[in-house]
Amino acid sequence: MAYAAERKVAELAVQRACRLAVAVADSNKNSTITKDDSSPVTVADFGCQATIIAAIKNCFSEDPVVGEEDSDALRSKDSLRERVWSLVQDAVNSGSGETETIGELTTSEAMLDAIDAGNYEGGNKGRMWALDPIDGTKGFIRHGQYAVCLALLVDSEVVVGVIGCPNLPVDPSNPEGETGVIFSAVKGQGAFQRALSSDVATPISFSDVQSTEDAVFCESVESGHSAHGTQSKIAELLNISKPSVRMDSQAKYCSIARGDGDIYLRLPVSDTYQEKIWDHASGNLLVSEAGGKVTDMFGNDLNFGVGRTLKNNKGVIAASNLLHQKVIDAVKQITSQN
Ligand SMILES: Nc1ncnc2c1ncn2[C@@H]1O[C@H](COP(=O)(O)O)[C@@H](OP(=O)(O)O)[C@H]1O
Ligand SMILES: [Mg+2]
Ligand SMILES: [Mg+2]
Ligand SMILES: [Mg+2]
Repeated sequence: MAYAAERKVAELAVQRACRLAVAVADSNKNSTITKDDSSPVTVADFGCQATIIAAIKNCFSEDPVVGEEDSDALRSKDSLRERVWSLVQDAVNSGSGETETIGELTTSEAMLDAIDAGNYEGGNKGRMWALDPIDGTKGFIRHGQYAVCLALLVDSEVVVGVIGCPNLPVDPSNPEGETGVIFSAVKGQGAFQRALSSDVATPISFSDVQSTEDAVFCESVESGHSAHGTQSKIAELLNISKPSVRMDSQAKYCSIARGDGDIYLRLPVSDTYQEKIWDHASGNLLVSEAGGKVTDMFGNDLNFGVGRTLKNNKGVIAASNLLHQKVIDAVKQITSQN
């Protein structure tokens, strides 16, 4: 099967990173710092980026990586670096059998170099990985939803997408039951989920909701990340009566891809913000392999080949193939009134 090795490595790397994130969440010591753009980053974001890039470099040494974080804060603060290094060692040592495939990290200097190897500028030629070590950092901090997201792109097309969601229920019909799910998709091979605790993956697909009236609408928790006011007008126009589900991270893509919701809307709140490729690459493939469609707010495909951002696109709309055009039409109608 095409990309079997890449999928295996991506799943093992994401699984190891999920253990690290869960350890940080359980310790209640997030050690959050604020980046230049005022967004938060935690020791878990750094640790996950280090472990995942080290795995990629061990297995596919030539592949470039577009990763969200850099190591500047760790290089200038010894205590922060030591904390992340200890988390990375614990995550590596607590795995069973992973090291044979994805290797390990031997020094804290190697850890810093791995984080900084995520500095690729992107582009539309050849292979590259897009990595969001913790997507939904704000959700992670408040013990809500977050996701560890890794995608392989070839000539700017996503061919492998893996998303680990430690706080998502394995069975959506039993929200109080076991949590921790890993989603994966390979281009042309379908979309799957399995419990983080299990080796058995099952296929997932969109719900067969035929009409927007019966649809469930997903959006960000953060009102600064998408335009809640405009989105509620669109929901009204589509006769959606169920309350919208607000959730941090690419767990939204995962939820709709397994029929737990139906429509993900992310309309821009500012004219200047450019969506980042690592916030959408994995979810994009998961949705299309599960029977759905992702475009920008105008119905154009997302262009992952123009750098670290989706600078040629505005907003994101994801829905089943059946509902997608109806959502595009409603977005057009409402946004042309504004
Ligand atoms: N003004 C803005 N508009 C849209 N997305 C934004 C934004 N500011 C930050 N983000 C992105 O929103 C992501 C979280 O999305 P969501 O709201 O769906 O959970 C963040 O990912 P990180 O948490 O990885 O930084 C960040 O990249
Ligand atoms: Mg961030
Ligand atoms: Mg993100
Ligand atoms: Mg992130």
